Amino acid sequence: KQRGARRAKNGAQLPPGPPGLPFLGNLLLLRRSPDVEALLRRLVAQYGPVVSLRVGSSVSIFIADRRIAHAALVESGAALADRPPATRQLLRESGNTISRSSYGPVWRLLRRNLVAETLHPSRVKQFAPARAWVRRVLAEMLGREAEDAQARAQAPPPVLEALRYAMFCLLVLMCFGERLDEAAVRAVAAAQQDWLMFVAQNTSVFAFWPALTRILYRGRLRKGLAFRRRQKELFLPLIDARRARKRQLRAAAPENEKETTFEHSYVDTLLDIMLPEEGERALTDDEICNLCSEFLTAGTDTTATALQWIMAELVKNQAVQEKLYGEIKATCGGEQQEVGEEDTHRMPYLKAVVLEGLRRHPPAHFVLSHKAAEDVVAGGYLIPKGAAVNFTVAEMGWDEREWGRPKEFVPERFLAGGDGEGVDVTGSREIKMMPFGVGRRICAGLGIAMLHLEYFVANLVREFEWKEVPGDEVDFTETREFTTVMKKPLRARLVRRTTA
Ligand code: HEM
Repeated sequence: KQRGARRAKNGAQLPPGPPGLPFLGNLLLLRRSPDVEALLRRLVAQYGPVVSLRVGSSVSIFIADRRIAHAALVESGAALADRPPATRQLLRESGNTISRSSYGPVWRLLRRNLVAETLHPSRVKQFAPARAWVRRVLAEMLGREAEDAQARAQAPPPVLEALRYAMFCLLVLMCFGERLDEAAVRAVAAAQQDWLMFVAQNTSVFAFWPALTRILYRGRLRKGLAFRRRQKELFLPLIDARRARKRQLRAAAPENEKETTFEHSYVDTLLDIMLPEEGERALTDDEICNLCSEFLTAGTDTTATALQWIMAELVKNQAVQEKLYGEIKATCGGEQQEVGEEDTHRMPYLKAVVLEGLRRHPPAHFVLSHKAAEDVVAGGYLIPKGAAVNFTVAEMGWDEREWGRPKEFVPERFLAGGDGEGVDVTGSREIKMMPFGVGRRICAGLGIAMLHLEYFVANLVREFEWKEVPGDEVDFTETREFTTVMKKPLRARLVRRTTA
């Protein structure tokens, strides 16, 4: 059934969706359905691949078809590249970041800065010693946990904690250019977690009529601001240290620099930015903190989640793990310290394993909400200016019309002759899977995320045999946290490989 009075000039109408109540729209339906994904599956089965939901005067549109997604995100240029105000405003204190900025010059400047200055391949190479350090830290941590478990004849702890910690160490180093000790990294991680939980749990509270809710919920706000202050207390000395170093560098190379200090950091680039506002101005400390917070969040949980899923599949599919180990041995031999970035370029099976992990278990089942900056017609439907638009990322990777046995983990599908051969994750030609989104708002960290996944998967398999814990079978049930994670976190029996 078609709803809504609006039509595009060519007659296209709003996508169909469930009937709603006057004023409330589909609010009650959404309230009754905490699992948005299951709700959407039902709606798509009933109404087709483009569905609209209404709450009050705002329209949310979900697109579940890869061709229509391509038309909306790529063929329509920048028309859907904006972000809805709800995600931009959260709280005044979380400020303007790349992911929250509306489409325009500030977003372009901030995004270009991250992509071209910190995540550019030449910079990424400079961080090779950082990756190697984190690889060692992670291997030691996992090795110690495995030995402890064996000595006590107990099940090993879940691996996710170690993976999260490792990714956090790496991102902190890239962000602040400093190799912090474990206590300092854990303090930053805890502050970050508290603040994020607060934002996630309170976004809807403070997005709605902020002037009023800030008074009604002032106790809650005070608690949240204390988390924010703690985060800033930890970030600011690290930012100031880079500022001081920059000043010294202008005079001469700093003497007696600490061994733990790196030449480049994301903060360095943020200190150089001039915003095209009020003439031109530098970023404030608050804004730098927000961008650092975004950098740490965007790159930690997503990558650790993907790593956990991939390692779980390797535990379950021993033949895949052995084939991958075979490729690692053939590429790197027994003498090399690690599988380096250069080696990963010569490892098609490793790349296939990572792609299959992202197809089968994308960490984000939806992208961040997009907003239509103008009326767009996609798949014959009108996406009206101002509508929030999202895409069923996971379902696209599981589409039976595109993928044979889509729920199975078969990396070979990405090799010659497979249904995923030559797949382009950026989706610029066509979309077959979109774990990083597609179009202007595609993940700004795609390149480094793929490198981190390939590097850590390869080195973790090179170092250990990953086996199932007897009596504790791998369970692939999902649950949604910040990302979609394993409901029963992976525990694995790790056996050090003798040839490593
Ligand atoms: C496996 C790891 C990762 C996955 C699966 C992932 C996925 C995504 C997705 C789905 C989006 C939203 C795209 C959209 O709204 O259309 C996104 C945005 C973003 N990601 Fe990632 N990401 C990963 C790692 C990273 C890393 C390592 C960084 C940076 C260090 C990063 C930085 C960003 C930023 C800045 C945005 C916002 C882009 C914008 O709004 O212009 N991500 N990512």
